[in-house]
Amino acid sequence: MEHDDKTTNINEVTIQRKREDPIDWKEYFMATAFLAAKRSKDPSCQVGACVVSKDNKILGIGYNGMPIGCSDDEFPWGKNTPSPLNSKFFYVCHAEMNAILFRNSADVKNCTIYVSLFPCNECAKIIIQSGITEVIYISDKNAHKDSVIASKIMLDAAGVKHWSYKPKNEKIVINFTGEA
Ligand SMILES: Nc1ccn([C@H]2C[C@H](O)[C@@H](COP(=O)(O)O)O2)c(=O)n1
Ligand SMILES: [Zn+2]
Repeated sequence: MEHDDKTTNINEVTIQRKREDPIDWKEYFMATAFLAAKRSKDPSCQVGACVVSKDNKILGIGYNGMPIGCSDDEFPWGKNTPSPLNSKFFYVCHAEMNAILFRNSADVKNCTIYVSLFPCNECAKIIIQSGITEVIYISDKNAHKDSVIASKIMLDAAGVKHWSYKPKNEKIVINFTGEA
């Protein structure tokens, strides 16, 4: 009986084997965080986060945006304005906060959070208090900022692991026609 690299022979029956090149779990969860970031209305920085359990279930997804009831069209998206009341910073909810608050499970203890950008100090507190024990991130572009230095001090003190994910693929293309 002939067989090729896609089929195999068991008990004289030819069966098709599985695909060998699907994206792996980490790529999948990080890509989910990046996809969520695409929902952000922030003109200068879009961040996404995805909370995942030890058994690879997605428990929460979030992106940075205005709080419920605070209109995206009325609240400010600028920065460096004369009054901080006219900048986004007092108002915007960070991706990590939204992913944790809007989780679909009571408990996120011992979970991992995938984030496109390293969490700030405020999000580090929420991560720690929620029981998440691992942060996997792509960008650490704000590493020089006190908010990120404080974040790392707290995550380290609380024993929350954090490490930078180096994607295998620079891009994952989604084709809505369903063709590979
Ligand atoms: N880990 C992070 C870091 C930042 N954000 C949000 C908060 C703002 O909407 C934006 C940062 O704005 P920038 O100072 O770069 O103009 O990103 C977040 O959700 N999670
Ligand atoms: Zn934050």
